[in-house]
Amino acid sequence: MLDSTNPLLNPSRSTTSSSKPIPSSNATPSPPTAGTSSLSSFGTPKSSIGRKKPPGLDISKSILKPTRAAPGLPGSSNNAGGNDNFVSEAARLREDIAKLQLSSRSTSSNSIDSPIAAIHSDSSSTSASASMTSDATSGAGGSGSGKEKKKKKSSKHKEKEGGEDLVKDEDLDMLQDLGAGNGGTVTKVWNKKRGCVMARKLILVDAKPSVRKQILRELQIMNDCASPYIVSYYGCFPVDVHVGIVMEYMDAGSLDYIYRHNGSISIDIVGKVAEAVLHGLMYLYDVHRIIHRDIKPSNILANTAGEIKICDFGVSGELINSIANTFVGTSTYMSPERIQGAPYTIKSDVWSLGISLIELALGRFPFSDSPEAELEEGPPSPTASDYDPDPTLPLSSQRPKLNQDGSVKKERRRSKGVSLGGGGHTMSILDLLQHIVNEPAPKLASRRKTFPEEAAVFVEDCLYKDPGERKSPQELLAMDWITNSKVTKDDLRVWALSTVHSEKD
Ligand SMILES: Nc1ncnc2c1ncn2[C@@H]1O[C@H](COP(=O)(O)OP(=O)(O)OP(=O)(O)O)[C@@H](O)[C@H]1O
Repeated sequence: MLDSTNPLLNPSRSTTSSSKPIPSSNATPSPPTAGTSSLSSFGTPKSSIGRKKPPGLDISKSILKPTRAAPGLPGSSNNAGGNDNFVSEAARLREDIAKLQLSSRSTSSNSIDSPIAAIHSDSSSTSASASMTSDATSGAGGSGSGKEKKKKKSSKHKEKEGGEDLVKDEDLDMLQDLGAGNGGTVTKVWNKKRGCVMARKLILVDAKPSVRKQILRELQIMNDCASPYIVSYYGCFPVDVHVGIVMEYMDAGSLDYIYRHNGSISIDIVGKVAEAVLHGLMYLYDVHRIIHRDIKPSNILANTAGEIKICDFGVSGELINSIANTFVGTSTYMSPERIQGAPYTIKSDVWSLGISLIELALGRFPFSDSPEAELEEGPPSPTASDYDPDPTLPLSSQRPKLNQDGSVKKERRRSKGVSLGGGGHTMSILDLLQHIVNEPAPKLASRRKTFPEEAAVFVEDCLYKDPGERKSPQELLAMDWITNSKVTKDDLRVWALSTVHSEKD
């Protein structure tokens, strides 16, 4: 039974609209000029902010109502101290962030080839942000003298660079909306100073003193990360009551965007996704002692250099929880033990990875009530099996819609996932959470596709209900599906390019 008092099952959450990213088809864009005219060189500037994600994939986007309003807005309940109080706290946060002065990273992609190398690189990285307060140091286990060293290094770095490398909001020209999630909006930007494209995420923070330190700590961790499997962060700055976080732009976009626009992802590529995510998780855990807590396709990004990286880890704790109007963390990628209120462990991330891998390979969310909506290459042939519920699905399935000639209508939209809109084929979020806890885990199986046994076993090992039985990232990386992969970086490049150039809608 689920614990009804579990805050995860009674979240305060806005019905914030959310949308999908619109990756540019330009892998190496030429410098635009500021303003609207600059948009043309980056493809059609479609605004994606208004487009909603389908319901059911994330509880936050569905039925749950906020219990608090955005600070400073009418009806705000967390402004108990009054607006003045909030303003002064926001001002303090601004000050702190300004002090933090997160240093920009190199604008080129990380060329480190292994997580081990990344770790070394990280330890030798020069971080101007180390000059911030000591409570903002990462959990990487640095000693006091280590901090001192870092401080020295950072000021040396600053001297050398003369503070020139700090990314500032005024250096950025807005190019295109990439999407909006619960945490904020993401925009593709042109960094005039550096002459390159970046992504800027704007997050509205509720700067209560109790969370300010934690926010700074998380920003620090983001800045300290250096791994080829983690999206690089270039800096942050206060923008009114927002925090602007500038990061590496991933030109193929997020994996959920890719599969929705290009169909399900080939299982061989999915294997490389698994490998990259596991390396990223291990890096975060081994080096920074943090757990991602929000692994899902929209937080896994690809680029046409053939890289796959995870993002949004640092904003998975207090920073996100402090975002006005939102409740974060309850999603349908959540592991059974988390739903039941157990603390996060790295195994919770492994569960979320397993669910995400099935989603990418099938082209639909595994708990979808509409298995026929799998986004596959080419129209499926109308066989008897098309009319049966998918064996991997616990839910009763809607029968597919037919064209006049009797063929199955190909869905080009994302699968509805768990439909929350009422009707005969819907399941409430609470039912779904109950289901995740009480029913067998989904499997990598489809009536329409055959997957390699190695892949199916790998996913099964990610999705043991008991976290004790579930494999660790290290164990998973040693499994046949990963070690026998023949997919090269070039293959990944070709694949990413094909997704950018051959969107089907
Ligand atoms: N560095 C980036 N490069 C390119 N696109 C990005 C980048 N970061 C985010 N995006 C796009 O912007 C979209 C919105 O990102 P955001 O992190 O705000 O929300 P989300 O991950 O989709 O949802 P949630 O808030 O529930 O985690 C993503 O789906 C992704 O496609």
